[in-house]
Amino acid sequence: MAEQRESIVRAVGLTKVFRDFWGRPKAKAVNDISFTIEPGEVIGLLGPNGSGKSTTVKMLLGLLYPTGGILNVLGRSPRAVETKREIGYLPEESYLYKYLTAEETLDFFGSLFNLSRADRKKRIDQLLDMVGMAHARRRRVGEYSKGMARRIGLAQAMINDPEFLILDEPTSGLDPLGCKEVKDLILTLKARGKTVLITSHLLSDIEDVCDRVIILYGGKVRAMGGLGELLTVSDENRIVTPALPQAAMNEVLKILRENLHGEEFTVDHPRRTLEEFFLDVITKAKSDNIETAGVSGGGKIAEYLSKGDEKSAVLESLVQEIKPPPPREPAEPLPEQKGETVDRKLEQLTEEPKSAAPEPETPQAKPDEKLKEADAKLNDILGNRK
Ligand SMILES: Nc1ncnc2c1ncn2[C@@H]1O[C@H](COP(=O)(O)OP(=O)(O)OP(=O)(O)O)[C@@H](O)[C@H]1O
Repeated sequence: MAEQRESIVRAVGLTKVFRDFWGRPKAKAVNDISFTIEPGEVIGLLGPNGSGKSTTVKMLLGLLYPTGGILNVLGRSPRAVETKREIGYLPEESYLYKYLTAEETLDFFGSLFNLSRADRKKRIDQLLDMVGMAHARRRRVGEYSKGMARRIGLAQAMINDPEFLILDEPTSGLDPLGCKEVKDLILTLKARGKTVLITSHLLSDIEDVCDRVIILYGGKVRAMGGLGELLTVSDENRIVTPALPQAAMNEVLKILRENLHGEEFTVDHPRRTLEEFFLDVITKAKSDNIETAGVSGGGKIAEYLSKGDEKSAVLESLVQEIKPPPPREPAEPLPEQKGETVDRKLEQLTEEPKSAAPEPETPQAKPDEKLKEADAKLNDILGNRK
């Protein structure tokens, strides 16, 4: 069926006007927008508060009726029951019944989709393992931290093996490791041919997983396109090389000065993101077997989602994937001169962990005190370890 569909979503001139008690227009929440979402793509819906994202999502879910325009979801009206069966939705706030356990919650949602008892049981086991919540399956949802509830919300959105997933702020309330797992999960779902729409205020999350973005403001589409096309600064160049010896660097600078005729340029060291650095620290701490509570790392991809191909079980290989940076040869200092910025912070950033967290000689070796302290502080800050 999916092969015959041209687009997962087709919106043409979509408009939603909210009216007041007397039927007078109160807010034009969505104003004549047109877009498509193609099968297998991950698309980000962005915009500041009040720009019309939730209203658009509610129309896609068939919860709000458009005032004007055409809206097709999975080739049908968004209000059709068949359409709803093939959509998974993670709301911004996870609306979970606090007296049910995780198992009971997923069993309830599975029964709404008429899954057999045996199928429900199998999927629940796999999903709880996948979102790292198998150990808390018999605890009431009301006792969960925000991040734990978010993980159950994600499992709930996938119980029906949906073709099209709408995830509203999927990483909200998750710690950086949880964010990384959810992003990997989204990429795995994409590799399985699922289509995913994400709304998020965390632009770095969107950038990590989305193929395309739609940016709304005042109910109108202000920008739309592939991230490569929108973000590449095509009239500038960046060359990244291993650290060059001073003589070679002087030659490069000479060539640049000759060719740029007085225009300013920048030479610096590349910088890792804080997320990469953080994940390195936690991965090292994990390899030291430091105890933690709350959620465990996500398990392997649920079998019914993975279709038997375990090679791309990204969650499973999360820890192995995050490799520490290769040891750097001591680079000769770059010459300080006009137009050349040497980013010393990078060196501090990459060199500190070497002294703060030396590689353990054996897996049982005691972790460095500083690393322990940092881990304890992070647990305090993240606040979702129970
Ligand atoms: N039920 C409603 N009745 C009247 N106006 C509404 C209603 N729902 C939304 N609006 C208005 O429509 C506009 C768009 O709201 P919407 O909730 O879609 O924005 P949003 O982009 O999702 O914002 P946020 O990021 O804060 O969730 C806002 O001006 C809002 O006040």
